Amino acid sequence: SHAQARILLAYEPFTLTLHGHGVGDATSHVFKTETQKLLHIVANSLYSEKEVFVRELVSNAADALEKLRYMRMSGATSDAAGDAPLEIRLFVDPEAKTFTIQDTGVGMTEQELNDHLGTIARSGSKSFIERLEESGNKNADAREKIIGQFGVGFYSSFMVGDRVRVYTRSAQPDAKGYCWSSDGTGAYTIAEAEHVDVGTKIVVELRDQCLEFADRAKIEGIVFKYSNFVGFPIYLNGKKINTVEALWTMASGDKSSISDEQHTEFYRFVASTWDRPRFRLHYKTDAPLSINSLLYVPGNHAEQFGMERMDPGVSLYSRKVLIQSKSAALLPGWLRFVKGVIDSEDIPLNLSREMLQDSALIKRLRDVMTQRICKWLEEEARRNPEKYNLFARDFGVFLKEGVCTDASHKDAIGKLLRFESSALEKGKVTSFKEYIARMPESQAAIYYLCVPNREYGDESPYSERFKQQNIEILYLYDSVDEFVMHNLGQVADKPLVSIDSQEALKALTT
Ligand SMILES: Nc1nc(Cl)c2cnn(Cc3ccc(Br)cc3F)c2n1
Repeated sequence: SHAQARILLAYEPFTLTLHGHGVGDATSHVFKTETQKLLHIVANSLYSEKEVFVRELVSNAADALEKLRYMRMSGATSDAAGDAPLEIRLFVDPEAKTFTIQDTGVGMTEQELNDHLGTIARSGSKSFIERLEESGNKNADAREKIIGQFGVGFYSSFMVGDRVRVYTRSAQPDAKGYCWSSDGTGAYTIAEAEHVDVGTKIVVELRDQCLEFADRAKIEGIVFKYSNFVGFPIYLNGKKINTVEALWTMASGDKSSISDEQHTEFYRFVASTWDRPRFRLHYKTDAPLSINSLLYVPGNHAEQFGMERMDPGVSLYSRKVLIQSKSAALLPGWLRFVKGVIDSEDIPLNLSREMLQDSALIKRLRDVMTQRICKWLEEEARRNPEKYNLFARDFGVFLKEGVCTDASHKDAIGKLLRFESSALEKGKVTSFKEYIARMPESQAAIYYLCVPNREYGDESPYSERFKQQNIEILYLYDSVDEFVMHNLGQVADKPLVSIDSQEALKALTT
């Protein structure tokens, strides 16, 4: 009973045991006002879905493991810090209504436990928090900056927990174990604790309306969705639950250790399909922002059978943690056939869907990726024209949609188009570039004719006269082609002219 516990506590500081740790006298601390406001925002309105608290805690655990891995590699740890395996252990206990995550990472000192709150308040400075509150928490960029701070994510555990305890011991030599405890409202306590391994263990006592997070299958699903590629083994009640390598973080290029089979397996995982990719791009850059992407063009696509419009195929990660699955914000709609992953460290975690749409960072990312994909497809066309021409036949519908909807990239997309021509036999296709290379210097325009098929093209009265004057005509069979030509207007300063137009007929008479 309380009386007995009080009596026992009076005699032996370590009689109170919690979660297997002897917890000593606690000192109480009050959150600074700024911190208070920030924590209230984080615990109540910052995140679109409660389940992301799992991702936040797993990400912090992975960062802590990364730090310890680096310390061990650079010989910065004493053997006192031990050599426990670098791993993340999750435990759910429906009876106790607790969700627990433990990492064997660097852990925190008492100083860090106290400082941490301060740094958040200082970095999430007054103006930020006020601006955030004024804009009713809708200012995307301000939210991004606040969220970016390391560890803010920890406070998301108060979305689902009415009490959170943190048992932690730093990997620094002679560090003691501590127990931090709070209900996330105004204050927290810190006490020394016994039997704390190096690393951090966070025990969330779940609110009555959040007991789903004590369900094994639920947690397994959340980890699979957001944290499947975290670079450390994740165990749930003792069973390993993450499996697939974050392929995009491995070496790329010819020295790459990644086999075609691994790519195909990864492609099938991210594209949730069973075909083989036609093309693959492993693109990394640090400027204008950090990008590590692994993209695939699929073997076939659902829309070719008249199925409904495909979902976007590329997911956004930040340091191997899922930010948004199949995000429509990452690439323009016409590139929805591309499958894969874009990982950028510059994107702070827990961006909600609407924030992704209008964030300046995402707009820049989208532009860089679109340009790079156009360049990639041009390279594939040079590398293997036949294979590329099959792609242009099967995916031309997307490219043409791009010319008509993505004005800032329409010229780059124009280079990717392929058409039949009066100069080539039926079934063969050519590019604008090849057409221009064949035409005489004196020819002022690129001529085309929209017809249902090759036969109509050859028999058209218009084309007869052009062929007599040995002028090549591009034959366009798709209904959208007229709009494509109209949107392109010209290629390499040569106007695109339909041979059944007045302009073309004038050209003939001269
Ligand atoms: N797992 C893990 N490991 C490490 Cl080394 C750190 C450092 N900061 N954080 C976030 C955080 C900050 C304050 C409190 Br109280 C709890 C908390 F999880 C960490 N989480």
